[in-house]
Amino acid sequence: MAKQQFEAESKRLLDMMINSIYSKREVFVRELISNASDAIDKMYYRALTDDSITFNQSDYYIRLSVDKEKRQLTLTDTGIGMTKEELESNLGVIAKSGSLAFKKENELKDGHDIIGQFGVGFYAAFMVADQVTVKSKALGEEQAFQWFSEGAEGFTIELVEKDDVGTEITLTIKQSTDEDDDFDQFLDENTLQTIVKKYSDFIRYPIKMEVTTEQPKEDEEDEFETVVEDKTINSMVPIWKKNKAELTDEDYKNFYNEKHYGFDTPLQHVHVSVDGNIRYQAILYIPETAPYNYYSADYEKGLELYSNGVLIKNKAPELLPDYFSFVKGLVDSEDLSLNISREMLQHDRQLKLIEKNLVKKVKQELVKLFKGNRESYQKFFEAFGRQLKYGVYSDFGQNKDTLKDLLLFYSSTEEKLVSLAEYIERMKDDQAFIYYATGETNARIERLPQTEVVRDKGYEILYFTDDIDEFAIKMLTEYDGKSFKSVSSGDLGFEDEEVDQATESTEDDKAIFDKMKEILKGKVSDVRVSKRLKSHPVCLSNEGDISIEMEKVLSMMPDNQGVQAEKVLEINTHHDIFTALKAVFATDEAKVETYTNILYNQALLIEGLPIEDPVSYTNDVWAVMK
Ligand SMILES: Nc1ncnc2c1ncn2[C@@H]1O[C@H](COP(=O)(O)OP(=O)(O)OP(=O)(O)O)[C@@H](O)[C@H]1O
Repeated sequence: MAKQQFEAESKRLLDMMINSIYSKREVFVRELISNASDAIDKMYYRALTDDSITFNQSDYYIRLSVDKEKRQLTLTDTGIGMTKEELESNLGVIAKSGSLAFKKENELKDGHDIIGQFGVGFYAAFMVADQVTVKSKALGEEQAFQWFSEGAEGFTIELVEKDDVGTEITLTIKQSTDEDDDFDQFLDENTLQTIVKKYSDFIRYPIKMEVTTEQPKEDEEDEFETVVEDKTINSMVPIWKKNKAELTDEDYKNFYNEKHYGFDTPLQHVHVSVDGNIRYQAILYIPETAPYNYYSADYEKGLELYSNGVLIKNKAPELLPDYFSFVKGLVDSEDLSLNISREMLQHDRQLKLIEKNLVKKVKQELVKLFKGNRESYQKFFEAFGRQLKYGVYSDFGQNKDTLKDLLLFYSSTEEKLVSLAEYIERMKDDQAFIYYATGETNARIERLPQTEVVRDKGYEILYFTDDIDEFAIKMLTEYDGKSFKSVSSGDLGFEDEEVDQATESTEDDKAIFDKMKEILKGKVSDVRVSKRLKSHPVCLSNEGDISIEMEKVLSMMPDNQGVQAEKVLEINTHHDIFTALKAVFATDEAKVETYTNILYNQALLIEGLPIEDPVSYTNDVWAVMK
């Protein structure tokens, strides 16, 4: 029989599995049971929605059986099965989701990383077995097929006899080499029971196993007999239907991993049980790290949706607004119809109600996390804060009130992320605005000349380093009655007599500014004396609604419409450079143009804006150096 090759990616992963030194090899049981349970879910759903299929609750189960002599562990399920083509494509190709492709070549060396990050499903079997046989008969098919593989060399598929629909996976367990490589444990009933209890207790179908025990003989004291019992080894009650008081953090964490919601440790979970107009239970998780594709169009938000314990949708996006798209988990409602179609789902009033309530719950959890464990909240915010800021900005700001208390920004005085409420609390008595500065990094903002005078007043400045920050704040307009003000805005919003006197322009100064304005026509709307500069000779400020930072962001958009900020070139009249400028203005008017262009270009550079003509700029600099 011809051997078929695995796809290249799959082969590499398989190699890793075979040679795995992953300490938690036992998770292969969880992976196979989870696949079996998914397959039964599909079958169950079909039986409930298709009258031609009769079903019995007792028809659905997963069975583990052990043959110690042959070193075989077999996992049987009564799920929907796989056709020949499905065996070939589902088990011959891995990482359809692209998760593996995402991992760079060099990151693939360590199997632990892959298992830890993505889980590897079916392939985990190769961590403990050197032969894997999958016999399967798909629903509606006459024939059954067998997939067989001894590892990375490839696999074969052939026709076999199998009466019932479903799948049977047989693992020939590796020989134990030493104590550290104890594979025999996976043929031990007690160990298997412990593993199932640990990872798969909440699977809703019975996981059966014949369990051998020594029991006292009836009527005969001190004598024992071997009894083989067919036992269901999981409790079968889905975790969300259990009483919260009975569950530990560990249970919720295991469930998160079992469900593959993520391979991190969730920062927070919430278990909701509502008995109102619409009854439902939900378990929601706030992850610690963003999935690799979170900020891309590939990411699909949504919660699992169950109708009274039956999975009807893997990802129901209508249960989560975009700004909370990082939330993982499930909703189960006995009031939802099983036959709910996609279109209906979108318009379902019941789902809207659930969504509204979940938003409230998630917000409460986040506030609780912020107040109770700032470090964790900060981790959360570093991963998902950008999404919250998008949330403030999008939909014409209609969700800003829900989100404004969840925002954090880096503070110049506290040197850490702070909330807006904290900023307000610290505001000086004479301070009317919430000041912010924009730039690429905190370090660059720190050095911006425009921040000098605000800093000198002792006012705290929030640093905006995300593209979305200023857009979000413009949408928010105010917090607790205080408006936001950029340190680069034309009017800084405070009077300072000393500064005013010191920066009064003389008639001579005005003549220089007029000349400079003429030279920079079309580039700046004004040239004027600066009230904010201390140690720097020049800077740009802006007037109007579009800031310089916003201009930068907008210019990178695909549909860039050339929107420009109204820029003002500010001159520090106490600086030596201005004295030099005055001198050439009096003696060598031609040089004024060179000086002006240099100063303008330097102001652009400080802002992180491109210079229009770098060659003529460098020529200008060389000219004055000569
Ligand atoms: N017992 C089974 N019955 C029916 N189909 C199965 C069974 N086991 C695996 N499959 C099919 O093989 C596919 C691949 O399984 P695998 O465990 O590798 O990945 P997955 O379950 O899709 O992803 P993940 O395990 O990362 O959630 C499954 O999606 C499913 O279609």
